[in-house]
Amino acid sequence: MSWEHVRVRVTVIGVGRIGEALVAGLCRAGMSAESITVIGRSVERTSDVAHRHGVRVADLRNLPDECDVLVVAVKPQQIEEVLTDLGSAFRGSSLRPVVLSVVAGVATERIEQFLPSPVPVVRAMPNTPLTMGAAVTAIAGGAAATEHDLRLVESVLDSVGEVLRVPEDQLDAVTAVSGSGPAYVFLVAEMMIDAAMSLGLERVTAYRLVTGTLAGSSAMLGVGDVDPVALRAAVTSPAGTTAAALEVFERSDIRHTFQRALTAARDRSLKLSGMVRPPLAPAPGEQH
Ligand SMILES: NC(=O)C1=CN([C@@H]2O[C@H](COP(=O)(O)OP(=O)(O)OC[C@H]3O[C@@H](n4cnc5c(N)ncnc54)[C@H](O)[C@@H]3O)[C@@H](O)[C@H]2O)C=CC1
Ligand SMILES: O=C(O)[C@@H]1CCC=N1
Repeated sequence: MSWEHVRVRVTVIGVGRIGEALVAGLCRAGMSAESITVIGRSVERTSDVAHRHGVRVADLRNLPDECDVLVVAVKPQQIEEVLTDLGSAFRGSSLRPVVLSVVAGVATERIEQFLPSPVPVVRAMPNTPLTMGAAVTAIAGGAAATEHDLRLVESVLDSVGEVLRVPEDQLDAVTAVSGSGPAYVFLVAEMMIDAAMSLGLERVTAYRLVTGTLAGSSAMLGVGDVDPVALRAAVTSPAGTTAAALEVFERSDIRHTFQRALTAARDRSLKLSGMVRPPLAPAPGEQH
């Protein structure tokens, strides 16, 4: 997506790690800084982010007049407070952007309960390579989200990486795979650097060898439809050095460890949804 001739106004509520990564990625993709507004809790942090990227600042009681996509990027434990304020702000204005939540574990249905109907809600799970325009993001629309809303969201996320649609009940698994995934890769980098140093390499040499290897290998994986098993086989000479290392990995039950780790991440995402209490508004017929 080229932002040269298209104007989509994006507001990001919560400019922590993923919120700022999105702002950085959008600016890098050529979206005009004037189209981006940030809303944060800490005045200092928010103005730092705004200053770094040249974007605008607003607050929840004073939403920008124009906004097409309103991104919610706060922690699951913080979303209830934000949605309660957002619900009040929407009730007092005619603003009806698509609400795009990147919050792990919180269902669109839950989010919709805080907002006046029918606000379109889309849930997304991006990852931090957003910053480099190299994210992979899965999205799922809520009950009021139309094809047009999904395309609008896709146009924004497309400019900072790859986007795919999944059924919403798969988003917890997606979180375990690609949302948290960069951390697994960085852990591998950390462990390889430590192991390289234990073999006598200087830290700076170990760092360059490991980061270069991971970046080069990731670039090979990024070339369309490649098979990681075939790529691995091409490095593994019979009875050679790679085979010696891979035997150690297999004996340590690394596949099962990955299975358990991703299951734990998926289960945590499922559990996080329970952290949002029911909405404050009473159900129809209920007493105040
Ligand atoms: N960090 C990551 O790699 C990813 C995170 N996510 C999701 O993104 C969300 C944010 O995660 P992080 O950026 O890592 O957390 P973070 O803690 O770095 O950022 C959250 C930000 O929200 C702000 N905030 C809290 N309450 C607020 C309020 N009432 N109004 C405005 N701002 C408020 C905080 O001050 C903080 O700057 C989480 O729900 C997480 O599940 C999703 C994909 C990847
Ligand atoms: O660790 C977390 O809960 C968030 C969601 C995916 C990546 N970071």
